[in-house]
Amino acid sequence: MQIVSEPLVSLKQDVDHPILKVSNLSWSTSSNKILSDISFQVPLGSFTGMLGPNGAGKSTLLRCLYRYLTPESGQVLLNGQDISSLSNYAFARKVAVVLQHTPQHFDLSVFDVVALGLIPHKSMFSNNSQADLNLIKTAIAQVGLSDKTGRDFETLSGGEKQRVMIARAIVQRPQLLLMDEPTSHLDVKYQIQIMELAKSLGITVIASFHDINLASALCDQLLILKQGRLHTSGTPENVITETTLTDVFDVCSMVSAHPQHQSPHVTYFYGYNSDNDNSSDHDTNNIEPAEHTKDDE
Ligand SMILES: Nc1ncnc2c1ncn2[C@@H]1O[C@H](COP(=O)(O)OP(=O)(O)OP(=O)(O)O)[C@@H](O)[C@H]1O
Repeated sequence: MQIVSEPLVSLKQDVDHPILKVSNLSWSTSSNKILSDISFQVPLGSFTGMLGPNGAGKSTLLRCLYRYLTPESGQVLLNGQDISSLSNYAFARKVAVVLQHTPQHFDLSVFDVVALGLIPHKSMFSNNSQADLNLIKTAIAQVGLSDKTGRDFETLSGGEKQRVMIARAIVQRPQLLLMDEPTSHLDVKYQIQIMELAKSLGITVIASFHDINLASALCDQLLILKQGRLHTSGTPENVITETTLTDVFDVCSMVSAHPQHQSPHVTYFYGYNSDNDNSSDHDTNNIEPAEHTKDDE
């Protein structure tokens, strides 16, 4: 693993030029509205984090962005072009996806799986050039798996597989990298290093997170989803507040500045009681640490 010497890489982002513009996006199943009227923009070169409790709609929104799902209404523009108008080939040259669960790649080595990232850039049956081989080897080294280059992909641990998928995305050289909970199988060292690596690639990244502190440390902007709606968006400083955390995640917390980089850092309180556990319409003032519940007063 190449350790990033500066722990928090800051990319030059171009706020005047959104690479992605999502307008009034909604998606429903036959019986339920899952995403409602979501609009946001993603500046070129930025790292955007998607946060929200279980079932908030993060994966569904990402699925609409990588065209696994078709929005029932609304529009997704990539560089000003509606993504629905792009051919599969053109879309794969622009957008790479790393998912929470790795697909099965029977009988393929780590090298072979990473090499799949070249497919959108090559004509059928063309062989890998020396430059291609170098790109693949460099990407494998970047995710710390050089010693496993020849290993059967299926014999890797969940975290190692996840790192292979990130190497494949590096080789794909996309303009936009979409990551759905990419750190879910990673130990804490690789959670930090893989996300820092993603941030250092020089491409626009949108990633969903459950670790609010990791998202706060790394992201330029955050989208906070609740019940299929965009509850709040903005810089970590603007959106990670005790009120938002209570309102969206139903937790009691204290937000302070991280000692290293001053981004908001959340400390959670344990043993809290919520008077509205079964209510979807939470009153943020009714959540307090257990030792100070209203019943004690
Ligand atoms: N195809 C589907 N059919 C029925 N319900 C669906 C479908 N896809 C998503 N949902 C529902 O939509 C809601 C949002 O799901 P989604 O996976 O997007 O949430 P999430 O924010 O990614 O959650 P988590 O943090 O648990 O991964 C959930 O209630 C889920 O059950």
